[in-house]
Amino acid sequence: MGNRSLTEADHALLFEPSLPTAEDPTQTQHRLHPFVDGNGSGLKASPQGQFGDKALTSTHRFIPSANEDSSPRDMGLDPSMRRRRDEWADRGAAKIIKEVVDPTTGELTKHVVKMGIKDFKFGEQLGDGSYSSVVLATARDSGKKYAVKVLSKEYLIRQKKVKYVTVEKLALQKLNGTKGIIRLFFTFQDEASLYFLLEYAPHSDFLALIKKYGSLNEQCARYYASQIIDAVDSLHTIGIIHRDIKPENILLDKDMKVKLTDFGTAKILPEEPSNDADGKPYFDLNARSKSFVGTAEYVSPELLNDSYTDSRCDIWAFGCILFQMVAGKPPFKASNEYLTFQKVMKVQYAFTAGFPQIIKDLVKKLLVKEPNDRLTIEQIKAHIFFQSVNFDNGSVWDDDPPEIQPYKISAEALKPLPKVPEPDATAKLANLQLAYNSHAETTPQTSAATCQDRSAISMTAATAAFNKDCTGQLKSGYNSNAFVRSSSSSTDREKAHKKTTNIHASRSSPSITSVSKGKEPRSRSADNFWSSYLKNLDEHVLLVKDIELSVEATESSAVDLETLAPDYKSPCDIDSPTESADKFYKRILVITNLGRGLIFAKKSPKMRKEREFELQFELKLNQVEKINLINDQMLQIEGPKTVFMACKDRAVLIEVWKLMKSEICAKPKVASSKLEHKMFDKFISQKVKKTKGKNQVPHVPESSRLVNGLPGSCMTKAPEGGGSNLKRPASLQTRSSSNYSKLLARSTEMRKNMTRTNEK
Ligand SMILES: Nc1ncnc2c1ncn2[C@@H]1O[C@H](COP(=O)(O)OP(=O)(O)OP(=O)(O)O)[C@@H](O)[C@H]1O
Repeated sequence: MGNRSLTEADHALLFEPSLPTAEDPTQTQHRLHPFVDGNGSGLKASPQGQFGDKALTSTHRFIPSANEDSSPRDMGLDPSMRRRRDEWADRGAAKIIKEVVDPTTGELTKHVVKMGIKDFKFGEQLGDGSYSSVVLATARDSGKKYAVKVLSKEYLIRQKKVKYVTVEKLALQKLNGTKGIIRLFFTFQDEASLYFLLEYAPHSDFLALIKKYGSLNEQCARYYASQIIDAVDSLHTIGIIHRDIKPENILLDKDMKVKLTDFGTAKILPEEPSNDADGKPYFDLNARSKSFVGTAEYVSPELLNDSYTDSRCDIWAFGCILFQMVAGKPPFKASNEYLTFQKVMKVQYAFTAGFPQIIKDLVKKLLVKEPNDRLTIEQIKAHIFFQSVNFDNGSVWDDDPPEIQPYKISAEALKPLPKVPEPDATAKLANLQLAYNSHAETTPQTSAATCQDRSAISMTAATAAFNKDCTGQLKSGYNSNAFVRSSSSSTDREKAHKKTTNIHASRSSPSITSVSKGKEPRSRSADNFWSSYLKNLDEHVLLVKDIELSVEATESSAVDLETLAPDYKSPCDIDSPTESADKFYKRILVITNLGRGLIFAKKSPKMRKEREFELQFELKLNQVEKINLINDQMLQIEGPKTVFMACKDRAVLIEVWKLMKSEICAKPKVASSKLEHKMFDKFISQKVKKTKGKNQVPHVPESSRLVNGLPGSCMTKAPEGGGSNLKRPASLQTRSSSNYSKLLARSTEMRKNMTRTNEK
């Protein structure tokens, strides 16, 4: 253990045993009081933070063994060592003032008692940190359970971490008794180690909770987020910045309530002269600190960009955790710390599909690069997400936790936030809605074109609505005038009508390709047609296809999703399925001329509980009754049952929306988009013929992406002669093309059935 190398001077650098600063609620008969407060100042901490610093192994520390008892230990010790141990038992013990009430007289008497390692039975290891181990300890006298953080003196000195221990102790002493902060009862030491006797949090930490459930629903997120932010508020009020808030450092106590821990890298602010009349302590929470501390995924951009932090780093971390509660993963995560830092510096993160609007709005206002623009704690507490929470009457801490449930997408969660738009726009929206409703009421049996027109109006409105963010600001790059125009003038309505009728016409005739740019390709071969089609159209849905990919048992769904839908981000990062994908998913493929495939899956009874929310989609075009554009990532499709369809790309979503709308409008006729389907199938079958024997299956070519101005698209030219350099998706590469032909035949059969149903 190397503890012999410690000199008296070393011991002196480390803190003296001390007593707590607040009452132990678990002690009914006697209370523990502060006695001595040692301070280990004098050593400088390493300027480097604790990134990747998990180097301390248990060999560096003395971890008391389970049920350690003094007698067996004595047996192997030589007399000098035994003497030294006994010396330390006395010297290193905490001095506790015990208040004992005499049961007969009722008189309160105080006794000073010493408590140290011999007073506890040590049990299982609860956790391991960068410079400590935490073990369960049971008080021999009362049987009460504690968590004891054990730190090796030698390691602390060698690694220049003494300052962290001192800070942790000071911070916990200052915070003792504060709601939401783990309690430090007292500290003691022996020759080799320092011990923090902490309140035991039996329900592990918040990371474990999120992992267990995959995510948390809004109610749980609200409950825990309100406790976390309230605890952070308390810290800041006391002049302490945590600087390493992360799910692992949020413990859950016996009542499943939040307890912040690990104050080793905290900043204790000096008290500034107060200007307040009531003389309340004042702390400059915006005072900059240069220490590089924290954890990669939760570190704030100002520390990486400008090498400073202040109290607003805790707000940033809170934003990351709030995101994680719903998404199940932190917003900034990459394969290594360097890449994670890159993402943080650029504030590059994406909401998972179906992320509830209300939390999204809050997260957006927290994960803001410029700390001055981040919400303050006061503003966070006033955010609409916490509307039902009373931060003033203690209910945040008194209320029992809700039943823990993972987040599930719901129409309610996806509704745009109530906003206060300019009065003008509100009136216009109301007018538009009115026009739409009355139109719907007076024309129950509408022609396809009229219906399409109606769709166009509604879609324009919806588009305009989601072009606005929750604060009523228009998102840059999108023009809301379309909305204003369509609702304000009849001439414009006519224009809109014409435009959509054109689109509709385009779907029902081979001149479909001329719609977007007015060019009309006259290619004879399907390939040429395809090529021109791709060249001349903006992103367009070509096929919505029900596919059943017999994924090999070993293949993970992540591979599938990535290969088949390279641009589609899975709503919840299906990166570690425990069972093979085909057990869970049935797929619907939406192919666009950008080569995107969107895979949606149906919940299967075998699906693990925590994954349920990801997948709730089954689409049969001919069954679709109604389709609503909920926001820029989500469609609500009503048919035999209501399903949601998520897609990150607005343009694709709108195209799917249009396609479905046209299907609905075309009922009971044969859907106009059948032509496209046929063309697509013809194209595919030709490719299958060509590639037969080469084990190649055609796929909508990546190289054919040519959309103009669509976000995230690339500007590569379509290959001459269509998809001559088509690549087979990796996930299909192990399957023969005859399998693919079977799929094709299935899909054709399916379409025939669909047509038959439509014709009935
Ligand atoms: N009071 C407690 N009750 C139960 N478990 C605890 C308690 N304190 C700590 N733990 C467990 O021990 C782990 C390590 O504790 P802690 O984070 O305080 O150590 P550390 O050395 O400061 O770690 P870090 O590497 O985060 O700095 C925690 O993640 C938790 O699982």
